[in-house]
Amino acid sequence: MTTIRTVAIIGAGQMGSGIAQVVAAGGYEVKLYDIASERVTLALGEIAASLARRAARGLTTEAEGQAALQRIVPAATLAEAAKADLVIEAASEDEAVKKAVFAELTPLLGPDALLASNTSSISITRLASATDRPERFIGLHFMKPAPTMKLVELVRGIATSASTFETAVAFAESLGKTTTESEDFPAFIVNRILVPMMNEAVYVLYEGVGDVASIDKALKLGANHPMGPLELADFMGLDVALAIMNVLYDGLADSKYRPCPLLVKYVEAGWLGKKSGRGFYDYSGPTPVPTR
Ligand SMILES: CC(=O)CC(=O)SCCNC(=O)CCNC(=O)[C@H](O)C(C)(C)COP(=O)(O)OP(=O)(O)OC[C@H]1O[C@@H](n2cnc3c(N)ncnc32)[C@H](O)[C@@H]1OP(=O)(O)O
Ligand SMILES: NC(=O)C1=CN([C@@H]2O[C@H](COP(=O)(O)OP(=O)(O)OC[C@H]3O[C@@H](n4cnc5c(N)ncnc54)[C@H](OP(=O)(O)O)[C@@H]3O)[C@@H](O)[C@H]2O)C=CC1
Repeated sequence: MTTIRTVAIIGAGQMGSGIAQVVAAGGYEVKLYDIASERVTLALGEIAASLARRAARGLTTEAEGQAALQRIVPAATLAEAAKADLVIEAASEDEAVKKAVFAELTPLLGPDALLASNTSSISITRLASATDRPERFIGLHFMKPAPTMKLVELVRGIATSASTFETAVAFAESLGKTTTESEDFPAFIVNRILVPMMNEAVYVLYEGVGDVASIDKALKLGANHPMGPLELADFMGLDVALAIMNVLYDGLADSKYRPCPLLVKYVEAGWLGKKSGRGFYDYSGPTPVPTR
């Protein structure tokens, strides 16, 4: 087992910022890096606001929140971020982007550093092959919102060592999370099941079976889902949902994973969901308004 004290997070988007928050709250020193440095500044603001809300809800104290925030340091370069015991990659869901990050990062790492990817769907074995340490590489898949969701899905690549896996389990548990293990197949367990369900909801909309409000109400009240599938797709990011469908479609070569053309069109329009202000809902006002 490797002793972890300092954790670097690469990518300060929706997931990178949430993971940085959870890891800092778990008592680790955190370095946060993004290709766009202003994303790190925004993330620190979001983390501070989230920690304050959690203190107000009695989930933590203000002092604990402040201490967690102090433990997160922006990294200006990848070389700065690389000085860590564990590096968690949470950059965009694009295999070429992730492999380029790992290729640049690998020569900068200490010999014992562990690497993890928060990928939603991409082969851990293939990502590990872009590094010099496939035995010290693992899928560490947090769910959104990372501070709230209980699960971390662990994915071993073909070369991941038992020691790396044990370290990852202990690390996730030290953050108060529960782990589950998935074999390295497209989209693993959670997204293999969840994202095709969301894609089907987009087909139901596309075919005119129901409108946005009816579809979400149906699943919220009819199946006790906390969010309707279209609300959840907006929350996840429609670009992320489409990327996962494409990994399933390409990786499993089965037409049942065909991304709905309406989902493709929304992403092409830049309607990426909550993060871009418009998806299946319009977020420009105080309450989200269905768009169809
Ligand atoms: C894509 C992948 O690779 C894997 C994935 O992550 S798949 C997605 C997995 N996630 C889900 O399925 C989430 C489904 N939704 C839920 O479970 C719940 O609606 C929820 C946990 C998000 C919120 O439940 P809630 O009862 O409102 O919890 P609450 O304690 O009030 O809020 C928890 C956090 O969620 C945030 N939140 C709640 N609803 C939100 C929304 N519609 N949009 C954005 N944030 C929201 C809250 O602001 C809060 O964050 P802070 O701690 O920073 O304040
Ligand atoms: N959204 C979700 O519900 C979940 C997503 N995930 C996974 O987490 C990862 C991140 O997703 P998410 O946070 O939603 O995506 P976001 O688009 O919110 O964040 C990705 C961030 O990575 C940055 N980035 C892109 N290229 C690089 C690079 N070369 N080096 C450093 N940073 C880079 C992006 O910058 P820029 O915008 O400038 O390109 C952006 O700030 C993906 O693998 C996704 O599949 C996992 C669980 C849930």
